[in-house]
Amino acid sequence: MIIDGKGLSNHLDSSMKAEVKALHKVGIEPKLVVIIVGHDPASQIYVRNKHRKAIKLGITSIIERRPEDFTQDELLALIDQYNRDETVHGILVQLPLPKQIDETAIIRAIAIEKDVDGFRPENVGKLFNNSEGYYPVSCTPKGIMTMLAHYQINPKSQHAVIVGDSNIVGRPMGALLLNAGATVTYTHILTKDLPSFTRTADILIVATGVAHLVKGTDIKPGATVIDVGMDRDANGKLVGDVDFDSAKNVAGAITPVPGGVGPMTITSLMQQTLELTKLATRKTLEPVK
Ligand SMILES: NC(=O)C1=CN([C@@H]2O[C@H](COP(=O)(O)OP(=O)(O)OC[C@H]3O[C@@H](n4cnc5c(N)ncnc54)[C@H](OP(=O)(O)O)[C@@H]3O)[C@@H](O)[C@H]2O)C=CC1
Ligand SMILES: Nc1nc(=O)c2c([nH]1)NC[C@@H]1CN(c3ccc(C(=O)N[C@@H](CCC(=O)O)C(=O)O)cc3)C=[N+]21
Ligand SMILES: [Mg+2]
Repeated sequence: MIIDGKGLSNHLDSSMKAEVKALHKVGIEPKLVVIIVGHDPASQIYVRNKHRKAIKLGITSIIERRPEDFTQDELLALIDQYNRDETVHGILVQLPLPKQIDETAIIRAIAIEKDVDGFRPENVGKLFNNSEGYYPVSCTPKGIMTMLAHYQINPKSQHAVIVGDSNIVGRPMGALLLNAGATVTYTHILTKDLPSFTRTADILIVATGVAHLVKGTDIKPGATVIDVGMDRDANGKLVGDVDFDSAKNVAGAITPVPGGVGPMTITSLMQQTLELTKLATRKTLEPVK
């Protein structure tokens, strides 16, 4: 089975559209600001596609593009401007950032109520504590959970193996799966004999940025394979971290690239923009007594 992330993402648009419409009716305009410094290729795809989706849903999206040599102080000033802007509900700074900028300092500069990526340590901490209540969570892992739920792939008591340990994908993905009752194995660059781990996965998540790292022979027959990678092959074609052609015959369910995880990341971003908008405007939304 091919998991159709793009189709699911489009399917989820109608309820979000209705929600945006209802907010507009009471004078609330959900607004997201995306800041992109430099020219990371995966970020370029993301910025283009999420702007399109925002327009489709009626969410106001502002894109701030800055050159590769933009300084940390300039970026902090730009974030501060939007932290103070009450018409803005979400701020997303594209990662990775150029080397002169300290990512940790930038993430911490985003106002907590506008942390639409869920990257601030307070939100990451809540995720790892499996805290109750609403808090934003990294969009890619969140979108993957939505996709698994929709396809009735329940992680409970399953062995989930995560390949890649980034703060954006691998680590929060493991936490979400653990919170959902999976047995989670994290693997990373220092892991010895990676295939010996991937072959034991009921649910395999691959997020490394290494084109075609995982082949069909590295997968347990029937497993669910989630490919996060946005890589280029030798011909410049967009491919994933999984060799789709050999993997699709072994996996029980698999996400394609493109058309799998990417669109669901964008859906999560739009959902979280709406959640943060509602939290920020709660008083306006309460019925007058
Ligand atoms: N579709 C989507 O929505 C999204 C796609 N992406 C794409 O997913 C990929 C991963 O992104 P991201 O997690 O942000 O990337 P990062 O580069 O931040 O993290 C990748 C991680 O994988 C590790 N790694 C690299 N090679 C191996 C290996 N051979 N075995 C095990 N671990 C390895 C890296 O280790 P080390 O740090 O030592 O290099 C690193 O920790 C990229 O292609 C990116 O473009 C990312 C986010 C969203
Ligand atoms: N702060 C931050 N948060 C992120 O979540 C983040 C980031 N920085 N930096 C870059 C990565 C990458 N990323 C993608 C999301 C969607 C697609 C996407 O739309 N993919 C389509 C591509 C289709 C096409 O080719 O247009 C698909 O897979 O079908 C791609 C990449 C989010 N990331
Ligand atoms: Mg790294």
